[in-house]
Amino acid sequence: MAASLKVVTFVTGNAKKLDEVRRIIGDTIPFQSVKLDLPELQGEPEDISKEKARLASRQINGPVLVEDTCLCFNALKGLPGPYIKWFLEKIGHEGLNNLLVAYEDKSAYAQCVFSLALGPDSEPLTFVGRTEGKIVPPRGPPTFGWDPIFQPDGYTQTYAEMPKEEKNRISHRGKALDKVKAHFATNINLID
Ligand SMILES: O=P(O)(O)OP(=O)(O)OP(=O)(O)OC[C@H]1O[C@@H](n2cnc3c(O)ncnc32)[C@H](O)[C@@H]1O
Ligand SMILES: [Mg+2]
Repeated sequence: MAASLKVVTFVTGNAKKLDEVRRIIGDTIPFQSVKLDLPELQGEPEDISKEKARLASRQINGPVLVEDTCLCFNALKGLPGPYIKWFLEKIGHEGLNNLLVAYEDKSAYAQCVFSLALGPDSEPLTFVGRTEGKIVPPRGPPTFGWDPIFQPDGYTQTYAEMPKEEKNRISHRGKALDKVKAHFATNINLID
């Protein structure tokens, strides 16, 4: 049975994320945002994202969308993964490159897991988007997280060097949101 909702609240403490989500969603989903600092949880990416949605939905007391982002180095078996925020804060772009000096394999993937919780008591649904690439010395404006050190496969530019529209078209976030949009188009009744 299709669920009905008026508006979904995207909950994040990260203004850059919000900006990308807003641009990618456009007017396809009735959307508002709330800035909340949700806890940094541990575990598997999908479980972290679902738990974030449960916590956010309890606070908002309504339908929420959240996402958790990972940057996974293949040589390090997927680490830093969901812990990238702390790694980035503590050791920066150079330190992240240095983690891979002992390895020939610089490949990595960026992953976003969105979770949609229709209410505090409903089981969140997840939508995963992944973009493969490699870790490189920083290039481009350091405006958003690890964008300067991630070069997607098939491109000579890092995420930071690309026009925003191009990043959003091929990014982990763009791919996950394509799935969210498809879910809304087929499973959600929008009410006024
Ligand atoms: O409130 P939330 O939504 O959790 O926002 P956050 O900033 O804490 O975000 P995460 O927990 O998902 O941690 C992901 C880290 O990766 C960074 N990040 C997320 N998406 C990114 C992207 O597309 N490009 C570069 N850095 C990104 C972000 O700034 C964080 O440092
Ligand atoms: Mg976070």
